[in-house]
Amino acid sequence: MRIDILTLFPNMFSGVLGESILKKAQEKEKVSFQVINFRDYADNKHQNVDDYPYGGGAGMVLKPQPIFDAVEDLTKNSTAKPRVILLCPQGSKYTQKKAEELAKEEHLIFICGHYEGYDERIREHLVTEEISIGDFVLTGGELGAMVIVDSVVRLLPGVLGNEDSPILDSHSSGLLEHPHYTRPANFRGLEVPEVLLSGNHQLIEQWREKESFRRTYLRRPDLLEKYKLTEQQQKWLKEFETNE
Ligand SMILES: C[S@@+](CC[C@H](N)C(=O)[O-])C[C@H]1O[C@@H](n2cnc3c(N)ncnc32)[C@H](O)[C@@H]1O
Repeated sequence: MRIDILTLFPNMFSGVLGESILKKAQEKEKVSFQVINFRDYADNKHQNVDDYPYGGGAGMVLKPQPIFDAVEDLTKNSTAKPRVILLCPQGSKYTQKKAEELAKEEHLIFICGHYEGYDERIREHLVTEEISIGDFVLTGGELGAMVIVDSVVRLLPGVLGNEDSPILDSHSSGLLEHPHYTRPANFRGLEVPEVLLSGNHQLIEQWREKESFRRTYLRRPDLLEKYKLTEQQQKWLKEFETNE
């Protein structure tokens, strides 16, 4: 996968892209990153990328020219039609489903905004979609792009080791993941559930499925509204409604 990030603050990315899974994914040639300062594309003498809003009002607005030119330049030599994503608190809310969808693409371009926002023509005529990472406002789109890039790249085949499979992660199946325990079996008198020490893989699997369902019921009942319950889960639901 090829990922291009357009930003006014490229240095923000060096830590995130140079560590952990994102670093390993590049070493394994599963992904390549380019972080580009779109100020370099500004066609005016002072390399201004923003200007006052027409009609007056607070804040500066990102001009269309540098961003259009940067995206067109990156698209020119692309083997696949890139998906151009605008980071924006007004966009559709980011989810694991969207991460899975983006992980199938060959080329992603992220545009990180700053200041008051973008000239509307960027939204209307340049981008494929606008994504928000939540109902709050950040100073710029960089942290949002990092969140999306991290969650997408870890889904690319061969990026995570087998022991770290993303399939069981929270939100992948529609439920939250079950609780985990590790050694020691007794920590300050706090014991690990006995079934996990039993060596009986079938019982352990059943316990995990039930605890994953219980956790979702208790913490995120909204997720169950869209979830198609199995017969077993319907029984658990009745049990939880009576006991929890
Ligand atoms: C200060 S914000 C601008 C907010 C804008 N005035 C508004 O009310 O919609 C500057 C930039 O930060 C980024 N940003 C802020 N909040 C975000 C969010 N929740 N998700 C994704 N990007 C965000 C966007 O790139 C945005 O253009």
